[in-house]
Parts: sequence; structure tokens; C-alpha cells
Amino acid sequence: MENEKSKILIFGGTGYLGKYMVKASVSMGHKTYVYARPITTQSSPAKIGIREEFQAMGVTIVQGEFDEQEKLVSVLRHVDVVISTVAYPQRFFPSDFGVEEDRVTPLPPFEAFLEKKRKIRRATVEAGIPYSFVSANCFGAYFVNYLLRPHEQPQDISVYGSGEAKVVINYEEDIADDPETCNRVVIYRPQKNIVTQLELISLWEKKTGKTFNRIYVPEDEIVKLSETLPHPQNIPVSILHSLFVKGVTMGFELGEDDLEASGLYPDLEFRTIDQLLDIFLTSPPDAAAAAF
Ligand SMILES: CCOC(=O)[C@H]1C[C@@H]1c1ccc(O)c(OC)c1
Repeated sequence: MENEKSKILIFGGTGYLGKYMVKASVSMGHKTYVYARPITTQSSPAKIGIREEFQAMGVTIVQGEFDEQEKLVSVLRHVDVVISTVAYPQRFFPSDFGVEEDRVTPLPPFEAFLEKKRKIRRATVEAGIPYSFVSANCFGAYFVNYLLRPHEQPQDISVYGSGEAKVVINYEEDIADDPETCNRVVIYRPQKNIVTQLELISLWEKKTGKTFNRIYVPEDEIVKLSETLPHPQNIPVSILHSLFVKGVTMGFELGEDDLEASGLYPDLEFRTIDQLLDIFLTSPPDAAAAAF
């Protein structure tokens, strides 16, 4: 009998990253389940709309809260793979997908954020739960919107630090998962997806035919903000520092135990930064903002 596709359950499936995961799971032929909080009269039309879209795709939506233990256990027993994309500060928070948290030492607010994830990683391993910890580095649509703000047609673009730190930026639609990566850390670092802020801005100028004023934000100003802004505003500014000033996504060499995704999936098309900007020229993905 053909090897049956894994049944995949996604927590946070109606969120920014979750939507990409659900669509990828369905497109890869998996029976896909989404665990989502019940719809209420306060639910936004967007949240209702995405559920209708998922149901039309054949996704099974299991409505529940994170503290409904019996319901959680029964649905977990029904699937083969669990993907969590719930955002901070949710209690159940093993959503990796960002920096490789065991290889970075960021400013304190980001460090505290990552420490919560590291604890869940350690608990997952100690419990003997089969896992794939995925470091997808910077989500492309998210960060092209964050850095270039194409929807606003700005004249000025902020450059954090010198703008010369290398950053790994991967298009959300190219983040996959497969059982071959069980009990491994998978790092997405395709060669063509490594870029600096200044290179990104120059490429965007070439594609749009526009020129932008580079407004440099010095490192000490960013550090000062991470020290003076109240929680949780101090978290994103410390993430900015890690990603674009310190260049942490390229801050370590890959070891022989590391699985690098583009090498692992040679047939998978990883959209390059150049191709991603072409997508922005024709159908720019909506901007989003993580919750902290
Ligand atoms: C600069 C603003 O940062 C964010 O909005 C958060 C969502 C970004 C994020 C959060 C956690 C991460 O590990 C990560 O790695 C690239 C990225």
C-alpha cells in the first residue's frame, strides 16, 4: 500500500506564518488539521474568512482553547505531525522558524524571548518527543515589507547599523518540513538568499527605477531603545539589532550535524531575493506585524 501521507496538525494555523504552513501541508497532499480558538462575535472577518477558505481546501478545523487538555490529547492522538506557529507570548510556544536559538546571544529582551523557546526545546527532547526544530531565519515577505515598506511608497528607508551585515531571507512559501528531519535541527541558508540591507535596497531601486534616501539608525541608538523601551516594545527593537546590525543569521558556521535545507531538498525551488522582489513588483504580499 502506498506510504500514507502524514496527518498534520497546525497550531496557529490562522495566523501569519500558520496560513503558509496550512497551504503547504494541503498542497503536499497531507490530511491537514488546524486547532483554532472558537469563533466569537468579536472574531474579525479576516479570521472567519480564512477558516472558510481552509474548509474549502478540505482542512479540518478543530475548535478549542489551549487549556482544553482532553481535547488537545484526543486531537494529538489523531495525527502524525504537529507544527506550532503560535506567536509569543502564548503559553504553548515551540514555534521556531526564526533564528537558530541555540546559536545566538542577542540583547536581553530578545534573549529572554528565546530562552522561553529553548526551555520548550529542551523539554521536547527530554520527553523523547520526535521533533524537527526549523530555523527558517528571516521570512522574506514579512521582512521585505518591514524593511522596504513598499505599500507606503516611502522616499526614506531606514538602515539599521551600517546596513552591511549579511542576513538570510527566505520566502515563507518555501519553508517545508518532512519526516527525514526527525530529531534534527534544520537551518535554511540558501546561498542566493544571503543579502545585506544595502544590497536589498539597491536591488529594489534597480527593479522599481526609484531611488530612496537611506536613513541610518546607529547601533548605539538601537541598543539604547532596547534598554529604555518598556516590555514588550523592547523585544522587536532587540530583534532588529540581532538580525540587521549583528547579522546573527550568518553569525555561525554550519557544523557537520547541521542540516541545511537547500542541500537537503535540492529539487525544491527556493525563491531568491531577486525573485521575491519580482513578486513584490507584481503582487506584493500584505504587510504583517508580529505580536509581542
Ligand atoms: C524586527 C521585528 O521582529 C519581528 O517582528 C519578529 C517576528 C520576528 C522574529 C521573531 C523571532 C525570531 O527568531 C526571528 O528570527 C528571524 C524573527
